[in-house]
Amino acid sequence: MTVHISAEPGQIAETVLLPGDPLRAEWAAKRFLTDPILVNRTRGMSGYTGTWQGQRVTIQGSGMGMASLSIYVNELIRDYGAKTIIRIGSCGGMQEKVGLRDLILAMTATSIATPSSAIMREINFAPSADFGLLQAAWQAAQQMPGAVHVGGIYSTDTFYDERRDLTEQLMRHGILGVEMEAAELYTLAARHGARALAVLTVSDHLVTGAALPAEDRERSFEAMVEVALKAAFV
Ligand SMILES: O=P(O)(O)O[C@H]1O[C@H](CO)[C@@H](O)[C@H]1O
Ligand SMILES: O=c1cc[nH]c(=O)[nH]1
Repeated sequence: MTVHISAEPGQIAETVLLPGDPLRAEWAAKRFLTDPILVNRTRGMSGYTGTWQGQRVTIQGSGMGMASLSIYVNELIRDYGAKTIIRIGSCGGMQEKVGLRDLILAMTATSIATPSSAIMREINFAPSADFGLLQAAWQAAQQMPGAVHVGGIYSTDTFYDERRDLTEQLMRHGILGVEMEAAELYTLAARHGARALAVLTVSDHLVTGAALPAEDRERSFEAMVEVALKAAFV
């Protein structure tokens, strides 16, 4: 047990899928895992462990934002021995070519700052995905009907953004989408020698204003989960 995860030693798999939303963790575990067992309920941040095609997998909520994700990822890696962590999250589209429900595989995650910025001091670290996971996810996504995009995303602390000028610069530089966790996930994985990737589904769009309803954000992300699972076990 850790401060934020009540699982017993051995109850967390080496491969963890990490949605921000704990209800998505529950939905994905029940939809994709065989014999999922609830291993964490501390603070309502559900975590389930089961098997997928015979492989042990944990699906654990991370909460919203890099500060919350940092707590879960530190405990998952340092206390439970997680080795592969794949974020399965929603994001806002930032390019016209990116449509609602499209997948984005985040090759890099730009941010203003992460919880790790304090230890980086003057270094502007470039958080990036594990190449093997990225390549495997790309190959898995080729078998899916929807569109998939690979490139840079933006990890922000503010869902309600007041800096339209920054958003415009990021769009101008080809950033595909915005979410709130991947930059810290990639930084922690680099620090601790784990593999990480963010597989994202576009839930709304900063250019067109289109948006999926909340229920879809929770339940309609099958492709993202399938790609993450296939990438983890190539
Ligand atoms: O759908 P999840 O994984 O929560 O991800 C996105 O949704 C939340 C904001 O609504 C943030 O956590 C953002 O990163
Ligand atoms: O963090 C997020 C998630 C979805 N859409 C956004 O605009 N931001």
